[in-house]
Amino acid sequence: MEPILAVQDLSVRIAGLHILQGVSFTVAPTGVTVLLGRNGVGKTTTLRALVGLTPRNGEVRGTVRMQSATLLGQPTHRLVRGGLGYVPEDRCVFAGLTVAENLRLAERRGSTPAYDRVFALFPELQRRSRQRAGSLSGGQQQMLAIGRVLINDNRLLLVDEPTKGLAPKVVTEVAEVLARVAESVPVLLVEQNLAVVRRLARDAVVLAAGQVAWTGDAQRLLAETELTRSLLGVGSVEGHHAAPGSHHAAPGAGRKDGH
Ligand SMILES: Nc1ncnc2c1ncn2[C@@H]1O[C@H](COP(=O)(O)OP(=O)(O)OP(=O)(O)O)[C@@H](O)[C@H]1O
Repeated sequence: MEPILAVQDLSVRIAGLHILQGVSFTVAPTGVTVLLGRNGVGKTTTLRALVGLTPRNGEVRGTVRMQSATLLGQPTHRLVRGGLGYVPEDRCVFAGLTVAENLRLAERRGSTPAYDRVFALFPELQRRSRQRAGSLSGGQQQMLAIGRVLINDNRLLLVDEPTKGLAPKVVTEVAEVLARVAESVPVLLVEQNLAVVRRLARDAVVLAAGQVAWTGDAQRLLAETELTRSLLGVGSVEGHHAAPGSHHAAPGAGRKDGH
């Protein structure tokens, strides 16, 4: 299957710092690909570069293709119109506006807004359409942030740490919603919660020191306690232990570049 996204030799420099140094990976045309790595390794910087939101004092090099389109160098509004949906880490809802107004502002001119799709996924948003977004809970705001992107048709969604700071029950709800979303649109997901990664991800890309340290099957990565620990600095997911005597991913299933 042709990837939906191909990132080749992506480098980002901000304020003289080399944050990404030749990052290459692909995103499958279906399901969830998770972008992992320790804090500060450049996951958000990667998503922001893909969607044209590197700060003005930054410099981006490399090639990024979404099917036949070249992304780097294009303005964000054009990328979004071309079907690249982005749910940023800080949720970015307009606190002073109602839920309905937030959704209306997200509508893209020239395309029919998919309120049915959004309200089927998030009935809560329909019930609360007159409520000011600033008075929603963190989980509801996250649902609204995702809903704002899903009001339009997308070819690929970039979602940055959607479960950050949410209560465990809400984390599960957000994960369930993303699983349903990913049935129809491929997702590149930054996520630190490994239980969520286990629930959602098929493929994994791990960044370390501004480069790709490992790519392969996300479930195999999580099953390898030592590998997970060495790449991410954390142990295995609770209740999910590597089989006794298991080894690093078989050749071809994953790649570890000596980090
Ligand atoms: N605008 C900026 N100016 C200077 N440094 C920046 C800027 N944006 C990011 N950085 C630096 O780039 C590095 C990568 O940051 P980034 O937010 O991409 O990491 P991350 O992997 O998403 O981290 P986290 O998991 O903590 O969210 C960090 O050291 C950060 O301080």
